[in-house]
Formats: sequence, C-alpha cells, structure tokens
Amino acid sequence: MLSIKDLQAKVEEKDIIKGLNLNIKPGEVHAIMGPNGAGKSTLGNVLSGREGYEVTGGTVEFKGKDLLEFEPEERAREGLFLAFQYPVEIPGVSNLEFLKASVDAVREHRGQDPLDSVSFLKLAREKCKAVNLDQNFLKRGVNEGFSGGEKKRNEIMQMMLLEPSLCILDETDSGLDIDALQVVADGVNSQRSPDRSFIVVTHYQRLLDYIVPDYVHVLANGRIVKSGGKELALELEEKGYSWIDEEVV
Ligand SMILES: Nc1ncnc2c1ncn2[C@@H]1O[C@H](COP(=O)(O)OP(=O)(O)OP(=O)(O)O)[C@@H](O)[C@H]1O
Repeated sequence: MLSIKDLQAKVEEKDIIKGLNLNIKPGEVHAIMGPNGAGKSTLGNVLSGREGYEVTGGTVEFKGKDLLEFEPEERAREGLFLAFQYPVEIPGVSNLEFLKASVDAVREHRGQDPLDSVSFLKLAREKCKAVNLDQNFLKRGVNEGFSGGEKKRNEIMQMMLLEPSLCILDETDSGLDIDALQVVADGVNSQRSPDRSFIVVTHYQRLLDYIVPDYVHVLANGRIVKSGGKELALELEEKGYSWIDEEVV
C-alpha cells in the first residue's frame, strides 16, 4: 500500500523529516507515537501534498505509483485521506455540498456515475448516525462553529463516505470525550478491511485499546526510531520516550 524510503522534507527551510522509512501493507493499522514536534503531523502533510512542505530526498510509493508526482487532489482521488489534527472551517460552504462534491470527484475517478442527491443524502445521514452527529450538521458550513469533538467526528464521517485506501488520522482522539472516543473508534473499526490501511497518530495508548494496531512506531527527530507491536504503546505510556533516545544513541 505505502512504501516510504529515506524520506526527507523541510518546512520553512527547516529539516523536519530526516530519513524516514515505513512500509504499510494493505489491511494494516500502524500507530505512530512520539514526542511533540517530532514531525508526525509533518509526515501526514507531506504525504497529502500540502503546500509549503518540501520533499528534499527519498521516495514514496502509494499503491505502486510515485505519490510525490501527484498533486494533492490527485492523491485524494487515488484514495489517500488525511483527517486533520486541526480541521479547518469553511464558512459558507455547506457540509453536505462539500461532501457530495468530494464523493462525486472520487467516484468519477473510479469510473462511477455520481450519486443522485436523494441517494447521497440518505447515505450521508446514515454516516452521521454512525458517528453520532445530528443530521443538522450536514446543513451547516463545513466545521463552522463545530466543537472540537464534533470536528473530529465530522472528519471520520468524511472518511466513511470517501472510502479511501489509506487513512491517516492525525490525533483524531484529541478533544474527544470518553463516549465520543468510543464512537470514533467504532467508526474506524467498521472501516477496517483487507484492502484499506490506516496510519493512526496519537499520544495516548488508550485509543489503541479501541483501535488495536498491528504495529506501533516511535517517530522522534524526523525518523522512525523504534517499531514494535501494540505492547510498545503500553511500554511508552509507562516509561515515556527518554529510554528510546538512550537506546538509539
Ligand atoms: N508550517 C510550518 N511552519 C514552520 N514550522 C513548522 C511548520 N509545520 C511544522 N513546523 C515545525 O516542524 C516541527 C514538527 O512539527 P509537527 O507538527 O510535525 O510535530 P508533531 O510530531 O506532529 O508534534 P505534536 O505531537 O506536538 O503535534 C515543529 O518544530 C514545528 O514547529
């Protein structure tokens, strides 16, 4: 699904990703943990093609294609989805219109006809229900005035509608209350399938009790410095990150 080799990237002339390697097979869930400022969000931004993030070395293959050759919208149409750490508000654009335009674009890319408005509304309502958002959220401006937790649930609803191949969830658990955490985790788990992969960026082991990863990685100083199974998250919760620095050095 995704093969990252020796990736290097800079932001504002500062080297942030410094030789990162990561391989993800279809169906796998990889959790990425690590200290603040390590480069976790930068990795998501680089993979999604966000402006201002300059790749200075290495390769990224996504479903056998050179991801770095694609514009951000092409990456999305190819099936890469990033749930933002800080979802943006788009006042004046209704959530429903935004979602329909996104889903239509993906369907067109797959050679499918657009859904008619009635069928799409029915589908969107089902997904709203799945993430415990009231249907009124479809009429409101994208994320406009949504609470922190509502924005995160809205991101998961988008993901469910777009049916991506690779989902990158950047601290989707932050700002969620206990019930919402369960709802979001259930939403993610319902989307797990043999041909869909996930990168779950989180600071908290607790999320990984609900979304059980196949692998856990520690990203520090722009590189993956340690990888393990789900038990690594428990070890990190207990011991922090300093022991890894010592091990790596
Ligand atoms: N647009 C930007 N302009 C300037 N510096 C940036 C920009 N984006 C990221 N950085 C810097 O890159 C470094 C890595 O940031 P990043 O957000 O990737 O860290 P992170 O691992 O996701 O941290 P956290 O756990 O705190 O969310 C930080 O020092 C950050 O200030």
